[in-house]
Amino acid sequence: MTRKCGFIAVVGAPNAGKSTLVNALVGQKVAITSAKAQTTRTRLMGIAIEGEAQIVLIDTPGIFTPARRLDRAMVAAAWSGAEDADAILLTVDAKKGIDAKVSTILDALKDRKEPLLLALNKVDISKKEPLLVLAQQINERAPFREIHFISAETGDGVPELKSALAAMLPEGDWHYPEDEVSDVSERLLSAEITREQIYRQLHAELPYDSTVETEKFTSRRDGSVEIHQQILVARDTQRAIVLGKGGARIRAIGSAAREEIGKQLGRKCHLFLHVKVKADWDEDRSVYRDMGLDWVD
Ligand SMILES: Nc1nc2c(ncn2[C@@H]2O[C@H](COP(=O)(O)OP(=O)(O)OP(=O)(O)O)[C@@H](O)[C@H]2O)c(=O)[nH]1
Repeated sequence: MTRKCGFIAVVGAPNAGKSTLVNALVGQKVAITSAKAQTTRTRLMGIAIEGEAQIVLIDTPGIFTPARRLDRAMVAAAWSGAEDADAILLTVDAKKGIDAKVSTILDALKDRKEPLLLALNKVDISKKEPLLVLAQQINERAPFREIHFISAETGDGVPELKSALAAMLPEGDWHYPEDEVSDVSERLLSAEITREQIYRQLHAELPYDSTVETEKFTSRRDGSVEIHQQILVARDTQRAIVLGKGGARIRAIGSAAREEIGKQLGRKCHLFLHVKVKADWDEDRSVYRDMGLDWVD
């Protein structure tokens, strides 16, 4: 059988259940469900396999209700994350229906060229009849190719959605080797967790000017994992901020990230962090690969 591979951009209002759905599609916990910094970077959420198809699920962050012109421009920039996607999957909390946030997203979706899929989520806590009305109302706002009624929490409707996503992908080689799928996810997830800690602990001082690169990711015989990550910053002053007084900040970042990575991977984690100044890190191909991004010439 011919192999297929492609990208699905997962969009939706906060709390719609995007991360829960990605975890259900992938079949393991890969997406970070906690609050995340608003950044226009495309983020790999997870890789799902359906028969011969490899479904790469990507996050399209930065979708919020834009009031000012500047905010609207930011939202437009965030949408560029979906530019290379083979399809866009909108997740809507069926219990909430079309609120202001969903309405904004629908306006942004209606003229897009990619095929649209709708997942009406949380059917386990929604009444049946209003669901059909809601599906119809949403479809009047943007042309959805398919509508799926699902519960990301119970798994209801998820297998059907998964095969619908697979059917939309183009033929082609897999982007990630089969046996490395979970490793790739774990590598990326671990780097994301550290990046999240950097944002969380240094938010005001280090806005989006850093990235985390994985240098080494190996399993030890005792089942634990050893991870070496490099935090790349653009300037010396930023390096000093990440390190903190006497290295206090980097230790705090490391210990919080280590705990979270251990919890997410379900095994003990040995985490080693290095901070490196690299003025042009955003021009480096390997950094992009490490963030799960495609290099764009
Ligand atoms: N009852 C029910 N709850 C769900 C379902 N899917 C997600 N939830 C809950 O809804 C909440 C939000 O889910 P998330 O997956 O974190 O939502 P998200 O869209 O990724 O949220 P952000 O990260 O804020 O964008 C969590 O408390 C989930 O447990 C579902 O199908 N049924």
